[in-house]
Amino acid sequence: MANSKYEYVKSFEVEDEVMPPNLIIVRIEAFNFDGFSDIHDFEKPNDEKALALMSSCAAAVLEEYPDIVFSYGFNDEYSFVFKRKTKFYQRRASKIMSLIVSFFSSVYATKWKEFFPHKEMKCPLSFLARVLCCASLEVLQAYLAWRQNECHIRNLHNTCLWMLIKSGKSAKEAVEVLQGTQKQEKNELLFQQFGINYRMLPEMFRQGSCIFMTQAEDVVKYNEHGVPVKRMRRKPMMIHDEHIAGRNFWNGQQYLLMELGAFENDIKKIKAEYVRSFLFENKLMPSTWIVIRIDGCHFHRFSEVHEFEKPNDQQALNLMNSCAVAVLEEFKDIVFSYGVSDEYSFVLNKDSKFYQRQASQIVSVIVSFFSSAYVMKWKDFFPFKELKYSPSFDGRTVCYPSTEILRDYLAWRQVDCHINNQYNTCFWMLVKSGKSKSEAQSYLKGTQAREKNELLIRQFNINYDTLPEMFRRGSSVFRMKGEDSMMPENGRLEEVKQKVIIDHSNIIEDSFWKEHPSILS
Ligand SMILES: Nc1nc2c(ncn2[C@@H]2O[C@H](COP(=O)(O)OP(=O)(O)OP(=O)(O)O)[C@@H](O)[C@H]2O)c(=O)[nH]1
Ligand SMILES: [Mg+2]
Ligand SMILES: [Mg+2]
Repeated sequence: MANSKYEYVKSFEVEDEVMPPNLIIVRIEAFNFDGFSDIHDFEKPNDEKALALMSSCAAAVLEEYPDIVFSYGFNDEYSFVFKRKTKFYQRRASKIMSLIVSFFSSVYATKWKEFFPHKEMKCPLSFLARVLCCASLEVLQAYLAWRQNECHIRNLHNTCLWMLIKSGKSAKEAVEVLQGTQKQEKNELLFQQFGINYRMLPEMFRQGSCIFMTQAEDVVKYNEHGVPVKRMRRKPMMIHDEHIAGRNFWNGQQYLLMELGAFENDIKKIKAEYVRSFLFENKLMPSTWIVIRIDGCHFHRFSEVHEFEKPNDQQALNLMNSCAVAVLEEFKDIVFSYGVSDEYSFVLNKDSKFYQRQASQIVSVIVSFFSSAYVMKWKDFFPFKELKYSPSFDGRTVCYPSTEILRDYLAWRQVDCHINNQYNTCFWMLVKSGKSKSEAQSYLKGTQAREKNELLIRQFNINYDTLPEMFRRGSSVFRMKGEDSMMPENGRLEEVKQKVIIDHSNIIEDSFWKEHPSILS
């Protein structure tokens, strides 16, 4: 379709391919899980149902993305390891990471009622995610050893902490008791004070869970004689093992040997420089506007399956807008957002210190919050339509060095909205009037905006300019300062009352920005 003069803003997008032979891991970890587990009365220190839900989501990720061959998780985190030769989305880090964290969050919200049928999910759960590159199998081995060690340390600590709290100590007292204690002392405390042999606690708590795909025989149907017809099918399998980074465990799994390779030695000590590399995070350039753009994955199919109205489904767009409102209410650093079709762009202030400007944290927390909200709000917008599968969104960050370029970015998106909507309106009117899709396509080929408008008027008596603003211009979501927001009370500046609103103005022209000078100030 036609280009616009704003399209140059695409050149600010940076490449982030993970070069071979690096192995790719994506680790996700719930954001503010303590708060979430308090709100939902999870059992402490381990809630079996919550853990089972996490594992079930991880298994869904493995089924959805065949390039992931192994995953390991405990508590509120999961790591996903890709096969050595993966070409998944050209190995683009942000794309891969955002899709996985989005899908995981969306599945979490979808499956919630399966695991907690009598408990409502009260708020979206978002996850922080990052991509880790392992230059060799040895580094991957160190990574797994590191995470499993972390699982052990945290679980031992939490088990002690919660036994102390349950026995009457305050949280502060319990922390003091445990301060500086070593593993051995914690084991003894559990045994002597509470009669608990730590080694007898469930493996899932102590060792975490591994999930990987295996070939299993499945009954697909029964033939006319009632004999089962079986097929081999990939199936996720969960196992627990004390040393997932040990040769014994790893080299015993044919599938892992084939896709990743064998571990040569057992690890005695995890190298500090490896751990440092696992913790490293890229930061975005200071004093630049940050845009996080998310886009529905395969929404062409998603909208077909859910029978969205063509070319615009009012409710589907309202749902997107409602999720954007929730995002702005949750993350105060976002000053503006603009959405059209299956995408949304969120703008962070130039001087924002949101997640220390760490790109993957910023993208993941926003895209996963959005995905979770999308699933949770679905029934509010489609009370009579079942959500047939969990949707996912990809996300990326782009930095723009000036307000002018940021505005060109937003203009680019709105011009895109206009061009697509005008084309789609004509296309679907032609199809609805009896033309085949390819006839409609060739009919519109090379036509200019004016010709399309004339076509709509002449053939269908539609004045394009009277179609709903939301379809023609997309939606902006931002905070509107309240009337009395500037009144200092008792000499102190009270928290400014701000309402998040949805608007369908022209954001290309200056007038919108003059009317709302505070947004980009
Ligand atoms: N019927 C209908 N379809 C919509 C609506 N909004 C978005 N879509 C569909 O979603 C697609 C979004 O375009 P893209 O994001 O470029 O395509 P995609 O299928 O999501 O593919 P990727 O983004 O590359 O994964 C459109 O082409 C439509 O098919 C809607 O309101 N109604
Ligand atoms: Mg899309
Ligand atoms: Mg799109």
